[in-house]
Amino acid sequence: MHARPRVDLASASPRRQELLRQIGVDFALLAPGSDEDAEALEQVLRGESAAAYVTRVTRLKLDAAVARQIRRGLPDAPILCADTTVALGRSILGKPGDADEARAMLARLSGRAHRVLTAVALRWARTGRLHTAEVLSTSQVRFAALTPTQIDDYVASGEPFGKAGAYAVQGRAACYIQHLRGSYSGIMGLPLFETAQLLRQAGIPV
Ligand SMILES: Cc1cn([C@H]2C[C@H](O)[C@@H](COP(=O)(O)OP(=O)(O)OP(=O)(O)O)O2)c(=O)[nH]c1=O
Repeated sequence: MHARPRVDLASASPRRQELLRQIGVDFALLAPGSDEDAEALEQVLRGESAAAYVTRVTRLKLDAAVARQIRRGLPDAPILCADTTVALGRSILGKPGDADEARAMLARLSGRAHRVLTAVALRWARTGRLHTAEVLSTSQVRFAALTPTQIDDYVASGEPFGKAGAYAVQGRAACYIQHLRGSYSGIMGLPLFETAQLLRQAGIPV
């Protein structure tokens, strides 16, 4: 019997770590260092669709992670990374920079449906063979109409920060989500059905 290869999870997101643990994948963290410029990586290009954006950023994250694995002298291991973005019509909502931005995002999401896109990519350079694969998960989320007090209270809870679209489905925002269609884990940041498929395709048992 072969030992299961350990996956390098190229992510600083605690949600992604928790989700990967949920499906029993053995992983090590290959999180970006403080010297790596995440903001530059996440710039939206003019006219770029949410799907093109999230896929492109995920590829950039993967490239950066491959370089990091080599730079840190780590053994060759399959690298997994992901990016999540919220799309409201043609607008892309990233992580709010401050409380005003969080309030504005939530006011826009109030009483409407939006999409949450998470792209996942895996790369594994095994002797003589380079395997790269990616997948995109798209879900739809409908928020109830929020009152200004609800928005203020939610922002004051601190939960919107560090989250695309200024909310966490797995947190208090659950009180405001009327309906969702798609992948709950994908909305949280790592679609588990699709991730398991990617891992199996690369020959990693899940
Ligand atoms: C919509 C939504 C997003 N999120 C989170 C998932 C992601 O962590 C975050 C979007 O930011 P990302 O840029 O996708 O990821 P990250 O910077 O947190 O982590 P890394 O790049 O190191 O992997 O928003 C939730 O936790 N719940 C939600 O309901």
